[in-house]
Amino acid sequence: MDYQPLVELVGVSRRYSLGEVEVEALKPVDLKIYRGELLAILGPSGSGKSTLLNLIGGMDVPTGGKVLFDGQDITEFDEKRLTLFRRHQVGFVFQFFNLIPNLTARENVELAAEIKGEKVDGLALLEKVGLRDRADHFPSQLSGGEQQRVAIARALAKDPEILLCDEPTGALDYQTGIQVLSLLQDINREMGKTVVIVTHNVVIGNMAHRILRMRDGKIDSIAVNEHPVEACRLRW
Ligand SMILES: Nc1ncnc2c1ncn2[C@@H]1O[C@H](COP(=O)(O)OP(=O)(O)OP(=O)(O)O)[C@@H](O)[C@H]1O
Repeated sequence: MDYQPLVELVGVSRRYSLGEVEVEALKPVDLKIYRGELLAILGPSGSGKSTLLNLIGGMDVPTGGKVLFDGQDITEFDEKRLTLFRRHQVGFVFQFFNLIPNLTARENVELAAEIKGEKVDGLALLEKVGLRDRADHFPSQLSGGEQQRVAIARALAKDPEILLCDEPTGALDYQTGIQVLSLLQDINREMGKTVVIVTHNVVIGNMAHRILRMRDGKIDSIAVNEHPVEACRLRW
């Protein structure tokens, strides 16, 4: 990992208005995410983890502050440019996979690249996640862990600079969760992708280079983990 920031948040905040009520989901935060790092974002429910992740990936727009991605201020982008940014530069992995049910695993992967206007070898990507032999299966014919691996292959199809994962193991059992985390660790190490994992599970922090803890819409602490462990050694 080098210490060049890929993403930099400067005084970023997010407030939601629900009629009369204002919710301060994120109080002003400063954060740098470095190229090639694996960052874990931990914190209790409602502490602002997903809000932070969505702002990093251009899925949401802050009410204050700037988000610099590769030096460009994405908060200045209009809707069209922001869509292109998300399409080209960010890979998302969600808790419930969000695969298209009537497309096969291979089609789900290849569609992601087509939206970007490119062609990819879906089989090669499925091979990378250990699922080449399930390429012609539909999501309903795959286990949760397999669906999540297809979702990760789909995120990689865009060749993004960063992979943003919101509770990627939240819907999986322990063994399957570990497999998915190992895959994310390999992608970080072998492909050099910057990976951010939002989770409730504090144990997952042990595989990260840095551990960020959220509390009440603020960054409570950021700790460097000098000795990230192999995901396959995590126990909970
Ligand atoms: N679209 C929205 N409209 C109104 N309030 C919102 C919205 N999104 C989030 N919030 C509020 O902002 C706060 C932070 O939510 P957020 O989803 O970021 O927390 P979280 O740490 O990811 O929680 P969880 O672990 O339960 O997913 C919560 O109080 C939530 O209710």
